[in-house]
Amino acid sequence: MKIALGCDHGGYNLKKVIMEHLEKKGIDYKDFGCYDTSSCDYPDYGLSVAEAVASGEFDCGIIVCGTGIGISIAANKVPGIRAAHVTDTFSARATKQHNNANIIALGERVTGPGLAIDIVDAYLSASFEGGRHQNRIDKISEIEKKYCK
Ligand SMILES: O=C(CO)[C@H](O)[C@H](O)[C@H](O)COP(=O)(O)O
Repeated sequence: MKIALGCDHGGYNLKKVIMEHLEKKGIDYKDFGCYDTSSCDYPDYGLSVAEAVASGEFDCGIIVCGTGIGISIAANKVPGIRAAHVTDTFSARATKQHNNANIIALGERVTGPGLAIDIVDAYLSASFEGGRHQNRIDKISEIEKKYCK
């Protein structure tokens, strides 16, 4: 499994915690920045990770900003991306099982490091269930095709 990681300055410290966790678990990742806590713009990093995941080179992405909201909005503008902003383990698991989310977004100013790690583990260990959920994802793709030309 190969994961694309990204953040803005508001998510930099939580991204570091997540990277350390992935290293301990032996999970491969690439960090698309930012690389310090200097003020920067979350759309730049949401875009880099979303494009990396949409290209098929990465299995999924994890993005972090202050709330997780801005960076997920940006990532979701890239066709083929289903970025889920998550603050609890139930949703982290369900968004893989039901939405086949290919990115999760976390907020460093909202979610503490312990819960964030549990959220990452819940997401990474879950599997897409297909069936009726695939039909719904297909409908999301149809919306994308209608408006992203
Ligand atoms: O985009 C956000 C909110 O959805 C992120 O939390 C950003 O990290 C935040 O807006 C950055 O705010 P700052 O005052 O520039 O640190």
